[in-house]
Formats: sequence, C-alpha cells, structure tokens
Amino acid sequence: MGSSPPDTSKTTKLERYNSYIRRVNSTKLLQASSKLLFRVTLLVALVLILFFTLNYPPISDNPHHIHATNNLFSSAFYGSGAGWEKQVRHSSTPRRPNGFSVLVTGAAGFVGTHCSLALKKRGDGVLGLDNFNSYYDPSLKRARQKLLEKHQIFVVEGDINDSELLHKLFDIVPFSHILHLAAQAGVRYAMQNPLSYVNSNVAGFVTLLEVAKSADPQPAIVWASSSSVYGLNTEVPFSEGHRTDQPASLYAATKKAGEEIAHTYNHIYGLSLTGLRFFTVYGPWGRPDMAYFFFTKDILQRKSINVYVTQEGKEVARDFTYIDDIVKGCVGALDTAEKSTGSGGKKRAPAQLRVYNLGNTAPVTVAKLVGILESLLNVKAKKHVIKMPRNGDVPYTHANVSLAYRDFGYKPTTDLATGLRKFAKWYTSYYGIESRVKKEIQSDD
Ligand SMILES: O=C(O)[C@H]1O[C@H](OP(=O)(O)OP(=O)(O)OC[C@H]2O[C@@H](n3ccc(=O)[nH]c3=O)[C@H](O)[C@@H]2O)[C@H](O)[C@@H](O)[C@H]1O
Repeated sequence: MGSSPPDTSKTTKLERYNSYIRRVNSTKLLQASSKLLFRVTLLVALVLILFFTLNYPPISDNPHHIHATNNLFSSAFYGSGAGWEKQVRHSSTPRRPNGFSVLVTGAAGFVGTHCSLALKKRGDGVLGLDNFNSYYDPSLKRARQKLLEKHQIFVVEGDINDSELLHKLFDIVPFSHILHLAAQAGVRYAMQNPLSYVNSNVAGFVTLLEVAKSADPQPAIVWASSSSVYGLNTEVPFSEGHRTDQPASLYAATKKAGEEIAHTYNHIYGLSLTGLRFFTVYGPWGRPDMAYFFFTKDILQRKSINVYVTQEGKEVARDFTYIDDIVKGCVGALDTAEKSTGSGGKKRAPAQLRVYNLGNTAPVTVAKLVGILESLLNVKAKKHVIKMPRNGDVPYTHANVSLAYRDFGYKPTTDLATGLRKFAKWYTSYYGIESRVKKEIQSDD
C-alpha cells in the first residue's frame, strides 16, 4: 500500500520526517485492524456454524417427530447467582414433616409433570430438570412448565448430560430422592435418530448416577424403564423374572442397558435403585408421538390413520396404562425406596435394587382403541390397516403387576374407555376444539 513521500517545502526536516512516520504508522495500524476484524468475524462465524450444527440436527421426515437436540449448550440456559439458587432451594424444600426432597428429571415431560404435581401436592419438595428438546412440540412442554410453576415447582432448564449442572444442584440441595424420567422415548423413532437414545438413555443415565454416587447423602433413585425390554418374550403376562435379553428396538435395548447399569451402580457404590417398566402410558398432557394422541388429531382432521396388524395378519394389542395409575406406582416406589448405603463414592453395605412392572393388566387391541376414539370424538376414522413395519414394535404387551402390588399396593383402576374419555376432554379443551366433539365429553369430570 503506497504512502506519499515527505513534502520538503514548508516544514523542518525533523517535523516532516515525524509526520511521515505518523502517516505510515496509521496506515499500518489500519491494515492490522482490518486483518484482526476479518479474523474475529471468521471466528465468530465458525463458532455460530458449530453451535447450530450441534444444536439442530436434521429434521426428521416423520410428522410426529421433529428432532431431538443434543443440548450441548444447555448450561448456557440455567441461571446462577443468589436469585436462581433461592428458587432451586425453595422449590426443593418439603412442606410436610419428613417430606422428601425430590429431583425430577424430565419434569416437563408427560409422566414427569404428573408425578411432580402429585409429590408437591402432598408436601414434598420438588425440583424439576428438563432440556426442553424438540423431539415433540416444545410448546406443550412449556405449557406443562407453566402448570408446574403455578404450583411452585421450579424447572431448571438443563441436560442430564451436564454433570457440572447436576453437581451444582446437589451442592445446593441434599436431595433425598431422584425420580429419573428424562429419556429419549418412542420405539419407532430409534430407526431415525439412534444416537439420541444412547445419548439420553445410556450416557445421560450414567452421568446422573456418577453425580448421585458421589453426593452426600446419596439419594435413592427411582427411574423409568419400559415394557419394551420384554422384546421377543412370548410368555404372558410379562413378569419381572421373564427373559429381557431379546430387545426388538434400540429404545428397548437402551432401557435394558439402563437396568444393567443400575445393577452396577448398586453393586459398586451402594445406590438404592428402582426401575419401573411402564406399559404404554396415556392420558391428559400426553405425548404427541404416541398412537392414541396422533390418532385423535388425525381422526378430528379427517385424515387416514395406519392401524397395524402382525405379519400374520393378527391384531396388535397393548396394555395401555392410565397416567394416574402410573403416578400412584411412582409414588409407591419412592415411598418404599430404602436409603442408599454409600457415601463419598464408597459403598458401606448392600443396597436395595428393584424392578417392577407398572401396567394395566388388561391388553386392548389397537382396533378397539380406535373404536373408542371414534365414539368419543363422534367421527368415523379413515382406517388404513397395514402390516406392522419392521420398526421395533412388538405385537403384544401384558403386565403381571403382582410384585408392585405386594410391595407398595399398586393396583390400576382406570380402564381404557374411562382414561381415553379424560384424555379426549383435555385434548379438545387444550387445542380449543370443544364444539366439534361429543357434548358428553365436555360435561364429564
Ligand atoms: O410401553 C412402553 O414401554 C412403550 O410404550 C409406548 O410405545 P408403544 O406401546 O409402541 O406405544 P405407541 O407408539 O403409542 O403405539 C401403540 C400401539 O399402536 C400401534 N400403532 C402405532 C402407530 C401407528 O401408526 N399405528 C399403530 O397401529 C403400535 O404398534 C402399538 O401397538 C411409548 O411410546 C414408548 O416410549 C414406551 O414407553
């Protein structure tokens, strides 16, 4: 870059020389600043590209599943400082004598919301944790969060893989229990985003257990396993002692892995661990990726629905379990959970390790489920009966719950027709479509 030579006509030699040096320096400074600005811009652009690539994986082609996020940067969303800590403490403080202080992971999820409300209602302290990922409509999760806030339940926005955040929460609150419900759910979505299952159900669970084992006191942990662990098992009804080494989906395999991981942390560190095998849970505030939910939506919109039958043309059935029964099971498991026995990362004595089925004990075919919805919504479904795609679904589930009954009096009381009526009432009111459905749903309590 050229600078003009010094003018010799009017000033002294020294002044002219100094002025020349100043001009050369300022030109150099300008060049250096431009280079620096360019490099900083490039760096910012790279950081932004990395951020959006990691946080927004490709959108799936399934209308019910948008995408799950890794939330590697979720810690940016949790607060710090005195105000935030006060909220964490306040939410976790029990309001009844000998009340629990429970960390509920996946608190803005379907089961998480219902359990958090039930615990809070009876006077336990409840702190929620949720990463609000977009596996399904996050606005539904935000609406559940609002409901929780109305009942003084604070939900920390963060990921179970964020051990720094978890340690921080345990530094603030000596949780007596963890109700671990955060997971990548859904059987069929595992074909589209397999690693999200490993990330949440395996890595996330291990991260949580690592923090729990080194907490003092160690909490007792109750967590969500799944009926899907029975996989290709043909003995019915499914009992806890049956084979669970033939998972039919990656989802099932990661839940089964969770049960084995639970064994390890119980064995080495003395953590008290109870796994609950949920059987197709449904109800108000449910998950939009589940069949009963999107069937309702599609039937109301006069769209066709796929009703699966087995490869042999037989009907497919599920032991659909109503949310209130599941909540009773979760609370029963928490109430009977013994204390963990370790401290400072060391086991002091053998600790409790349990697994229970939580089902309804009355399987219903998918065709019957559709029939109930048709009657409740007063709309004839456009049924498209097809052979179940090879996507991890199993043909039949049926729970034997005698173990849960023996140990904490678990007894499901809601049949599918009653439960779906409550769901339809919530659905039509939440989505503001009361006028189109049967009046009797609206008048039902
Ligand atoms: O118990 C569990 O551990 C799991 O329960 C739930 O899985 P599932 O029992 O498979 O429920 P869900 O998808 O509602 O399908 C219901 C029925 O509809 C059939 N189905 C499904 C889709 C479709 O288009 N057509 C159809 O017939 C389908 O074949 C099935 O027979 C949870 O999602 C899962 O997270 C896990 O918790």
